[in-house]
Amino acid sequence: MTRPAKDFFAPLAVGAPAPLREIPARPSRAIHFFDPGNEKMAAKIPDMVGTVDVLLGNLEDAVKAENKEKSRQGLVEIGRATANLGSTAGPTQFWTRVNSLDSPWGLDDLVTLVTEIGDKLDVIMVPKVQGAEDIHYVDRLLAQLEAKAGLERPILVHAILETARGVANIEEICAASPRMQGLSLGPADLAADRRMKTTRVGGGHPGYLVRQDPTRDDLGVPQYDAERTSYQQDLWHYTIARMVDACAMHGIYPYYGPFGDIKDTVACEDQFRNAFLLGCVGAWSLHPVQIKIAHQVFSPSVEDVAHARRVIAAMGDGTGAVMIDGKMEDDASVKQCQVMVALADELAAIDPDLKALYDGIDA
Ligand SMILES: CC(C)(COP(=O)(O)OP(=O)(O)OC[C@H]1O[C@@H](n2cnc3c(N)ncnc32)[C@H](O)[C@@H]1OP(=O)(O)O)[C@@H](O)C(=O)NCCC(=O)NCCSC(=O)C[C@](C)(O)C(=O)O
Ligand SMILES: [Mg+2]
Repeated sequence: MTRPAKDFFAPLAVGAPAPLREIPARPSRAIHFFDPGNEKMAAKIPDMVGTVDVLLGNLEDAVKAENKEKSRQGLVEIGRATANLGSTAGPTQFWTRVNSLDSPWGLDDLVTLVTEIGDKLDVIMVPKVQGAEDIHYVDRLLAQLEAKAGLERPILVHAILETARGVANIEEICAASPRMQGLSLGPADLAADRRMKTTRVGGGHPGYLVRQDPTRDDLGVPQYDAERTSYQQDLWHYTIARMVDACAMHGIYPYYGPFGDIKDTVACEDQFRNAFLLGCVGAWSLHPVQIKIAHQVFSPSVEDVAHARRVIAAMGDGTGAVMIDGKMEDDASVKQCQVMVALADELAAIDPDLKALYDGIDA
C-alpha cells in the first residue's frame, strides 16, 4: 500500500534529506553505459564528461560475475576522481545501474555506492523491478544510507521494466516513492520473461509485420501469390506507450532502453525516433557511436522549433483557432508546441551547438 498523502514526502530515516516535490527535467537524451571495471572504458570516462547527458556505471548484466566487485570499486574511484561529473556539478549526470535486488551483489552495491560516492550520484537504476515493494525497499534503504553518509540531496530511483509483472504493475511502481525519476524498457529480459520468440536486444523483427491485402483479378479472385507490400511493425509499441502514460501521469520520465545491434545505426535511429515521437525523453547508449544518435534524435529539429514558436506567437493567449500554412491551430496544438519549445529551451541551456541553432531561427 502506498503511504498516505500526509506522509508521502516525509524522509524515511532520521537525518535523511527531504524528498523532492518535483522531479527535475534534466536533459538525459543519452544514458551512456560503461563498465567501470573495464580499464579501457573507464579510461575514456573523464574525457566524456560534458559530451553526453548521462554517464552510467553499469554493475549488472554485461559485467561478469567474477568482476562484480572490481566494477563496483572502479565506479567508486571514477566517482571520486572525475571532475564535473554528477549531482549539480555540470551538464553530465552520474548514474549507476546496480545489481538486481535478488542477486548476491545488490545490497553491497547500494551500501558502498551511497556511502562512498552518494554526493556525486544523481540516479540509481534498479533492474528487474516487479512491483511497488521493490521500490519501497530501495526507498527506505537509501534514506538510511543517505542519513549515514550525511547527504543533503536525495538520490533518485529509476526502474527498468524487464518482466511481465513489472509491466502489469507499472502504475504502482511509478507511484511508489517521490524518488521515482523514470522508467526504461528492458527489452531483452522482458522478451525472455514474456516468452517472446526473439533473440535480440531491442529493435524490430522482420517476422513481426503486416502484409497488404492480395490484389484481385478482373473476376474478383484474390491473387495470393502476387507481389504484396509488407511493413515491419514495432514489437515494443505497446510497452513504450504504457510507459509514457504511466510516467506522464506521475510526473516522471520514460526512456527507450538499449539497442543491441551496434552496427545498425540507421535502425537504432528509427527505434529511438519512434520513442521520441511517442513521448520518451531519451534512450540508452551502449557504445560511443550511439551517443550522437540519441542526442540528435531526442533534440527537437530546427523546423519543429521554428513552427512551434510561430504557432505560439500566432495564438496569443493560447485560445481560439488560427490558420497557419493551411492548417488549423488551436488550444490543443499550441500546447504541443509549448512542449516542443520547453524542451528546446532546456536543451539549449546545456548544449551550446543547439542553442546556436535554435537562436538562429529568429535571427
Ligand atoms: C558492445 C560492446 C561489447 C562492444 O565493445 P567492443 O570493444 O567490441 O567495441 P569497439 O567498437 O571495438 O570499441 C572501440 C573502443 O571504444 C571503447 N568502448 C566500447 N564501448 C564503450 C562504452 N560503452 N563506453 C566507453 N568506451 C567504450 C572500447 O573499449 C574500445 O576502446 P579502445 O579504442 O581503447 O580499444 C561494448 O561497447 C559494451 O560492452 N558496451 C556496454 C554493454 C552494456 O552495458 N550492456 C548492458 C546494457 S543492455 C542490457 O543490460 C539489456 C537490458 C536492458 O537489461 C535488457 O534488455 O534486459
Ligand atoms: Mg536486463
